[in-house]
Amino acid sequence: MSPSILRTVAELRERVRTWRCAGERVAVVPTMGALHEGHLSLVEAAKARAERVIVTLFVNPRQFNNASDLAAYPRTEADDAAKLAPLAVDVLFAPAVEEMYGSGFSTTVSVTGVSDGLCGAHRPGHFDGVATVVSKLLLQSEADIACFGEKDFQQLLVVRRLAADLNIPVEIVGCPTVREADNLALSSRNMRLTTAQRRIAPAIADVLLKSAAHLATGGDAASVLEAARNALQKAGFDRVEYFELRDAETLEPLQHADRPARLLAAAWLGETRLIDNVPVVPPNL
Ligand SMILES: Nc1ncnc2c1ncn2[C@@H]1O[C@H](COP(=O)(O)OP(=O)(O)OP(=O)(O)O)[C@@H](O)[C@H]1O
Ligand SMILES: CC(C)(CO)[C@@H](O)C(=O)[O-]
Ligand code: BAL
Repeated sequence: MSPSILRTVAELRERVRTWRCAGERVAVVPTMGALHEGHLSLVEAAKARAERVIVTLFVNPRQFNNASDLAAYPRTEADDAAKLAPLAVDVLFAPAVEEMYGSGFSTTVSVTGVSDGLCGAHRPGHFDGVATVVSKLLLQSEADIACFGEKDFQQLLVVRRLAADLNIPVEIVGCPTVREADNLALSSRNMRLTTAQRRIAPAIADVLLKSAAHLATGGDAASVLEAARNALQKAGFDRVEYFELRDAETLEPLQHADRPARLLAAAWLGETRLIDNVPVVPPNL
C-alpha cells in the first residue's frame, strides 16, 4: 500500500499521536529522496525495530553549500512513493521549504568536534544545515528510532552527537553501506556520472579497501594515504578532496590504526563529488 503523504508538522504529529496511544513504536528514516536500495535498506532496518515507519523527503536547502548542486538535485516524489509502497511504509513526510523554515526562522544547531575536517572542511555550513534539519525532523516525528547510513559516516556521528547533547529521546541506528556489484556505494549523485566516469567510480571503494588492509596490518598512515591519493588520480579521478584515517568514534586524525578507525575519502569526477568510507580494524582488537 502506498504511504500517506503528509505535508505539515501538525498532520504528522496527529498521526504519530494515534500510534503512540496504541502503544506502537515509531521509526523515522530521513532522506532527500531519489530513493535507491541504500535508502530501502534503512527502511528495512526501521521496520525491524518499530511497528510504524515514517520516511521523510526534504531536499534541505540549508545543507547545500553550492547552488548548482541544489538546483541539480533530483526530485522524484511520485517514484519515491511507489518504491516505498511494497515496503508498507506508513507515512512519507514531504514538507515544503516554507513549512520547515517559516518566516523569521532564526535557529541553527551547530555540532563542533566531529563536524570539523573531512566534509565539514570542504562544504562550509553543510553540517549546520544537516544538524538543524535533523534536529527538527527528530522533534517533529517524536520517533523512538532513527536510521542513517554509514555511507555518510561523518553525518552519522554528527547526528549521534546532537541527539545525545540535546537529550532527544531517540535511538540512532547506523546502517551498513549498500554497494553496486562493482563496489560503488549507491548514491543519488551517481546518476550524474557519464558512462566513462561510471567506469572509474568504483576505484574509490577499491582503493579504500586496499588501503584499509595495509593500515590494519601496521602500515604507516602517511605513506598509505599518499599512495591512495595517487592511485585515485591514476584511476581517472579529477581531484581527490580528502583521503584520511580517523578514529572511528571521535573522528580525530590518526597516524596509525592502533584502535578502531575509519578511512574516509571524497573525490571528484568532473562536476560530481563522490564520498565513501570503510572500517579499519587492527587484527589485535
Ligand atoms: N549506499 C547507501 N547505503 C546505505 N545508506 C545510504 C546509502 N546512500 C545513502 N544512504 C543513506 O540514506 C540517507 C539519506 O541519504 P540521501 O538522501 O542524501 O541519499 P544519497 O544517495 O546519499 O544522496 P547524495 O547524493 O545526497 O549523497 C542517509 O542516512 C544516507 O547515509
Ligand atoms: C540526513 C538528511 C536527510 C538531512 O537532510 C541528509 O543529509 C541525507 O539525505 O543524508
Ligand atoms: N547524503 C548527504 C546529504 C548531502 O550530500 O547533502
